[in-house]
Amino acid sequence: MNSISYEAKMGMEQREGVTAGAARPGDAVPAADVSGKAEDRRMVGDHTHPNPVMVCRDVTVHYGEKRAIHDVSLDVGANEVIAMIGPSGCGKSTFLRCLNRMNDTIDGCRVSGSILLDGQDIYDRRTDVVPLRARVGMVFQKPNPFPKSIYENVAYGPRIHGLARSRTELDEIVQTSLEKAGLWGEVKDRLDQPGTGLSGGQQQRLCIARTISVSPEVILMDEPCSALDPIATARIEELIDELRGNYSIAIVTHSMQQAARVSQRTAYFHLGDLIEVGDTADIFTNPRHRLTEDYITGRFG
Ligand SMILES: Nc1ncnc2c1ncn2[C@@H]1O[C@H](COP(=O)(O)OP(=O)(O)OP(=O)(O)O)[C@@H](O)[C@H]1O
Repeated sequence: MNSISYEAKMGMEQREGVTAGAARPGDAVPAADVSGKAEDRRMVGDHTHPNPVMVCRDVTVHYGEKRAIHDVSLDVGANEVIAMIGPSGCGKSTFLRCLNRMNDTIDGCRVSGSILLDGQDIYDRRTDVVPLRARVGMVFQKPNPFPKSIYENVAYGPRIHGLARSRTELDEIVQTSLEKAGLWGEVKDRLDQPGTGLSGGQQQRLCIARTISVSPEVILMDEPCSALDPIATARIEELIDELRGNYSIAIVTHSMQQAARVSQRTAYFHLGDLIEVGDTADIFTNPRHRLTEDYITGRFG
């Protein structure tokens, strides 16, 4: 581990940089039943990525006395879409929110472990969360445009981060961001109209344009399609695939079909533990853990 963990900085116990008990590449599958599926709570699969943008190790989150996630280690790779799936309450959103310190806004929430972005500890005391949240942007379940014009929704971030030296440069950023979000053609003649006047799917693409406008490296998506109809969902899924060319994307979804369609890797969470991580096709066709199999076959969750 090439940085001091946040937990260590907090004067707590320093631990190894790899999840205790986590299987490493090539490890035998732990305690298995007759079908060969792992059954205990140790993680199976490879949590690392050969070209990581974010490296998370031993991430544990408490809300007050309640532990929501436990010793989660996972990389987010360059130009990949990684999906996080699991039953309600398993800690997917909690983990996602750790990646841009969104949990800092929740009273009583404590995060330990280490999370590096391009090798830098995002929980370092010197880290300013405003630029961090531009580098690791977030798209929420419910589209949440500002009560401002379409133009201003996208221009706001570049303006406060000082990314444009002139109105012409700002116009260019707004146009490019709307183009990348697949919305330019639909809104270019009404940029001065309220963002809240767009359809739900358009509003979500506007929120994606807003995220893109400050040049993030990673985009976090927390059930971005759950409020959308199937056509708007399909449009966002196409967009996620296009965006992968320029960004890393971590998506929480309740839809296994969506995870299978949009992601290259999938991480399965259960009761706060990361149980299995691997290539999406393998997870859905040949899960190695009994809990993963039970979830994807609909036996619970
Ligand atoms: N702000 C909070 N305060 C206290 N407990 C919380 C808070 N947010 C989440 N939790 C608890 O932490 C655990 C993990 O919640 P989280 O929302 O991360 O799960 P999830 O897998 O994303 O669930 P869902 O699929 O229902 O959104 C749950 O037991 C939840 O009740």
